[in-house]
Amino acid sequence: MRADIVVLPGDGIGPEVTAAAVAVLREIARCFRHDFEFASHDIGGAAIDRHGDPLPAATVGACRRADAVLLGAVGGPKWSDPGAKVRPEQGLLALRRELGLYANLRPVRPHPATLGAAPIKPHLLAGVDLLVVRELTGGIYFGEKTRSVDAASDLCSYSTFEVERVVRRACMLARQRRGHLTSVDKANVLETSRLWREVATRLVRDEFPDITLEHQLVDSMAMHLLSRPRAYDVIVTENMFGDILTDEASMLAGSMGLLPSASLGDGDGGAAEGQPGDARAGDRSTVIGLYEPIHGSAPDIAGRGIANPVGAILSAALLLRHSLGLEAEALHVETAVAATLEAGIFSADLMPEGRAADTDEVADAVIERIAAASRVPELRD
Ligand SMILES: NC(=O)C1=CN([C@@H]2O[C@H](COP(=O)(O)OP(=O)(O)OC[C@H]3O[C@@H](n4cnc5c(N)ncnc54)[C@H](O)[C@@H]3O)[C@@H](O)[C@H]2O)C=CC1
Ligand SMILES: CC(C)CC(=O)C(=O)O
Ligand SMILES: [Mg+2]
Repeated sequence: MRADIVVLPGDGIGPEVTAAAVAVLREIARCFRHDFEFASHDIGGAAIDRHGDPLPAATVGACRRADAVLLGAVGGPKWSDPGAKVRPEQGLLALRRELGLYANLRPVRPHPATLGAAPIKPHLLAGVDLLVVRELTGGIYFGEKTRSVDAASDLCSYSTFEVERVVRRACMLARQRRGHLTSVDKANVLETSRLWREVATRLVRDEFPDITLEHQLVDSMAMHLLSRPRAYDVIVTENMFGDILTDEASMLAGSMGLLPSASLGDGDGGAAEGQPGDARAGDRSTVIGLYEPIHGSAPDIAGRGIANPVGAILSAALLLRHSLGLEAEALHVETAVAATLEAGIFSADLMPEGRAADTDEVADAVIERIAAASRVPELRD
């Protein structure tokens, strides 16, 4: 297969972890005889420095023409002056909106080898396998902002349409998993949450009677996520709640550096397998996807070559699956990451003491395992 992949390294550890993920994709291309072309473009602080704009038009144009987009992270202290006219994060928000990427899939599946790095008791973590579907192009991150000398406001609004499409997507994903959906809101206080709850209830009743739906308030959800994480299958929630809950959920896995994400619009691989809109059904003309680890630019460790590249590498696996329809190749990447962790090859975030592997060593270990597995004929089929 031939595919054009746009790479947006961004800021801080973004370039370090995307380089690792691209190296893994190159190995997949070599082993499976694909032709992946990579083109890097500016976003975030790097784009402000070069173009005075966190999302140059050339970057948007390249993303629109690409088969998929791989992103590192944006932001950092250099661009964080509260009085700054433009901020790196605006570039990422605008790109998600421009590409219509309303569903952000954040799978959380702690690996047995990294349970020791998590601050939660291991017996609570065994068997955890959840998927957070975060609404990504609405809510308070996109509402009108006002600011005077001594007051400020951020508007949070959601339309029925915005809630329906992301809950529908979450239901389709739940159907391919254990059929359980938890919708998270703050309906005891917020009007947007009351709309969210109403729409989710109606949609599941009318379109997905096979899905078990429960509602959970976001504050107690934050607690239950740590005390009984195994109870959850698919969790769907609005933009800011999903942002916060998934950083919290990274502690189930052991590090912020471990979790990947896929941001999808309509017409991508989120449909049921083999149905129109499923990338695996060959319907690639409308596939849109942006893949990034859930973490930020980690300025505290940037430039030292020690960032954990696993979240970015697993994001590349999601890219293979959702945008390119290459399920076997995606599984190869995921299996190689699991084998690397099983071999105890940990970056410093997972191993505060002793000799940790650096970013490149983790990536090389994954690449070696992909190469070894792809030499076994039956695994190639
Ligand atoms: N998608 C994006 O581009 C995001 C950007 N940001 C931006 O990143 C900047 C820093 O934000 P923070 O709140 O510090 O969050 P962060 O996610 O960058 O870092 C939080 C903590 O996790 C650690 N960490 C994160 N990724 C890691 C990795 N791959 N390996 C090892 N350790 C890792 C960091 O060293 C830090 O101690 C801000 O400018 C923020 O706006 C934050 C979140 C998402
Ligand atoms: C715009 C980003 C900085 C928001 C964020 O933290 C995320 O998407 O995880
Ligand atoms: Mg975040």
